Amino acid sequence: MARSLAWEDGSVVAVDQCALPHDYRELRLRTVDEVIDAIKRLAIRGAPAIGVAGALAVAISAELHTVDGRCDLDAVLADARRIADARPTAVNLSWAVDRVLTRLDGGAAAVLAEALAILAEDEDRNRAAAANAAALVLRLCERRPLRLLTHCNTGRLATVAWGTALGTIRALAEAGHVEEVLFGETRPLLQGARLTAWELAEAGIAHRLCVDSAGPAALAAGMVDCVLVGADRVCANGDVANKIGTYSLALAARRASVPFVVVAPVSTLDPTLATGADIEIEQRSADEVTAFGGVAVAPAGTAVFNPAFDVTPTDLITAVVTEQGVFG
Ligand SMILES: CSC[C@@H](O)[C@@H](O)C(=O)COP(=O)(O)O
Repeated sequence: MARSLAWEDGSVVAVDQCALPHDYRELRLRTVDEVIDAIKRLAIRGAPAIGVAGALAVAISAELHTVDGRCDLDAVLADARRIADARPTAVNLSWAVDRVLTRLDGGAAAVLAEALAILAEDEDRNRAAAANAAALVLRLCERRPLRLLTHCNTGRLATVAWGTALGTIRALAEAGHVEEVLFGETRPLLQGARLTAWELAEAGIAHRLCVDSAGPAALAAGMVDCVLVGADRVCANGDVANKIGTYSLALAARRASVPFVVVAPVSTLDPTLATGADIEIEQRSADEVTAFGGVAVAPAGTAVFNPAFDVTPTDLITAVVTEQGVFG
């Protein structure tokens, strides 16, 4: 299927997620700073996608800092730190950077080979996780066809191809099991309205957009058979960081006795953090909330709380599903 990220002629080629849904265009990023900028402004976003882009950026750095066959390791390590820090919550970014750094002794070519391996693995891992999750959903839910609720964008745009939670929805839809997908707009940056709506239309899957606060209401009204979301980090105890708004859906799903399933590749698991309390939650700028499409929607100077993610405690999660199986 179409790929959202690629490596061509020494450049990271990525679908520009800031331009959708109005414009489908690709970015060509040739420098470390261009990749960092694309990750920070969410032109490349979604945990697996920023991991792949970060790994390729380290390869760009290793090539740049190699002169007469000798690689300046300190310079590459400094770039790698800046890349890993571009967004702190999704562990896939630091995981991918650390993975390619293990090949630094082999020189720039070895670093690039490792980054390309991460790129190449992504679709198969997503498809395997999605197949595991789809089988679980069919076991958990009796009603056919299914009415599914998702949040943010976890599809091909958030990965290299296929997607995680949205990949599960693709798998279920291909098998003829999906009646409708409901999804929240995902304020403030509208990954649901802009990206998930675009992907579901592209895939020909029936869908309806709602404001974020309508998701819990839909669950309470019996409109949803299963909630499927992705993850940015899964802690050792099973707590999950994901896009802000995930926690309220999990609470509402529990109240309505609806399964709440998290789908993510193994690279999203972080056994080094005991619980969600240890996760660094990215705080983003106030103007994402005080303005909408460049038009102010709050009085100038209004103080803002704008966390990009929240933490859903493990006891609200029916299962975390990866390419290696079902946990929970
Ligand atoms: C397969 S993507 C999983 C998560 O990264 C996704 O649910 C999410 O929270 C994305 O947040 P974003 O801030 O858009 O990068």
